[in-house]
Amino acid sequence: MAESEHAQRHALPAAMISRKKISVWSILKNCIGKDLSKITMPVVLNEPLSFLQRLCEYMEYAEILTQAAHQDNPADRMKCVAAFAVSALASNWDRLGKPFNPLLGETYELQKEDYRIICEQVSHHPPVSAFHAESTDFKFHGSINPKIKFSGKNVEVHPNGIVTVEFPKWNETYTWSNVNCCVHNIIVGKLWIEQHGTMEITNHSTGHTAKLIFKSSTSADKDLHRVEGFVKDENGQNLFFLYGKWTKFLKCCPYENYDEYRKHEMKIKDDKETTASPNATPKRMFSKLNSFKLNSFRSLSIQDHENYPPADIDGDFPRSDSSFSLDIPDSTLLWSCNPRPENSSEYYNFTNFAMQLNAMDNMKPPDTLCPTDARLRPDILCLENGDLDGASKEKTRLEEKQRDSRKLKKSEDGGDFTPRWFKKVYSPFTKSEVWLYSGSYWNRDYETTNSLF
Ligand SMILES: CC(C)CCC[C@@H](C)[C@H]1CC[C@H]2[C@@H]3CC=C4C[C@@H](O)CC[C@]4(C)[C@H]3CC[C@]12C
Repeated sequence: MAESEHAQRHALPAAMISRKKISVWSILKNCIGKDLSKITMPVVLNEPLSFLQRLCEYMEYAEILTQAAHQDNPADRMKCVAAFAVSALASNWDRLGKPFNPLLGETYELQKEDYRIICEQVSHHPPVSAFHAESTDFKFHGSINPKIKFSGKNVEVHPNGIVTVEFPKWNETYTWSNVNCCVHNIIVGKLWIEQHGTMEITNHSTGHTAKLIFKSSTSADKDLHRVEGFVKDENGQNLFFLYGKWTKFLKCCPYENYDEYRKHEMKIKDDKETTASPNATPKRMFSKLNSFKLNSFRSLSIQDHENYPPADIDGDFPRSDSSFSLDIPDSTLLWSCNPRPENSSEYYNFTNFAMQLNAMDNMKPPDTLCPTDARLRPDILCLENGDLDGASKEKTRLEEKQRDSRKLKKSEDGGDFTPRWFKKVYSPFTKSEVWLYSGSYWNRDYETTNSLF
């Protein structure tokens, strides 16, 4: 489709403006316990993307879904779906800018060689963004209502909502919810981002599941960014062990290999500790207890030694995440993360994929681009061009315009906003209301769509 005809962007028009002089704490200290979507933050804390564009970043490794659709058995398909679900979060690593809140009715589209996606802001209070991606092999859709709470030291993000993958060829539907995200060190120290919690993917047609745990690293450095879990069949029998880091890779091995490896590792650890036990300190005993929990274990791979000892702790910032790795025999690599562009740190830590999201190529409203598309938001464009004052003026203007037009609509027909491209329906799979694409966006009939900007 469109992408290949256009040159890739290797940089944004202007480098980001340093936040060094700004204390995030001074802005947020009055906001403890509040919903951050209701707080006006200075645009210097933003990144030049709308949250709708940010959602499209779930698609960076869409080829894994195509791969999944081409697997002949449901366990292999589940492995790939799990890898896709983890890969979808990789771009969040080190991304500490706040995306712009989408305006009600704002849209964003993206057409790549092998799929296309359309997003719409379908509700303002609470903020809900719906998306629908499709290709010849899969559909991927859902809606996200991010709840962003500031709890003192951290910002906790709950990306409420369910996402769905469908493979028409297999008549299969998979659903899951994304894990929570935590931004650490709001008061002092270096900001850093963590995804933590449990993700349970269900194949509603066959009963296969994948349960993945995104570990919290606040207690153990070696768990930084680590993800582990199992693919199970319809009877709950473990089939595969999945392991890796959401920032780097996901690997997979048969359950039996994991089990054997685990027993072997346990024995080594045990022997070591028994030798040490005559004068065991309470700390050692604790670690022995811990080793029985087998939450995670170190392997003695080459990389380990190269990167050992790990970098020093920088305030409350966990150590380098390359110092511990897992490498179980006969594992296959399901996904590995693309490297960030070299200049990424000057550009909001964007991935190469994110760098393309504001590109206009030859799109022109209303014939070849919907007038509500986020690429046309002047505040985002100002920020992208390094014009902070312009960005903040435009942002205020747009928010006021949105308030006024909502009031006007209420007084004219008492009505609420109806999304143009999505509708709310009941889902038998999740037994809840979901936003489904109502079609026709790609007909490009935008004559009756007014600009929001
Ligand atoms: C300036 C400061 C401290 C606030 C910055 C908050 C930023 C980092 C927050 C605000 C909104 C958050 C996003 C909200 C929802 C999702 C969807 C989820 O599936 C992946 C994480 C992701 C994409 C979050 C990443 C972190 C995020 C971008």
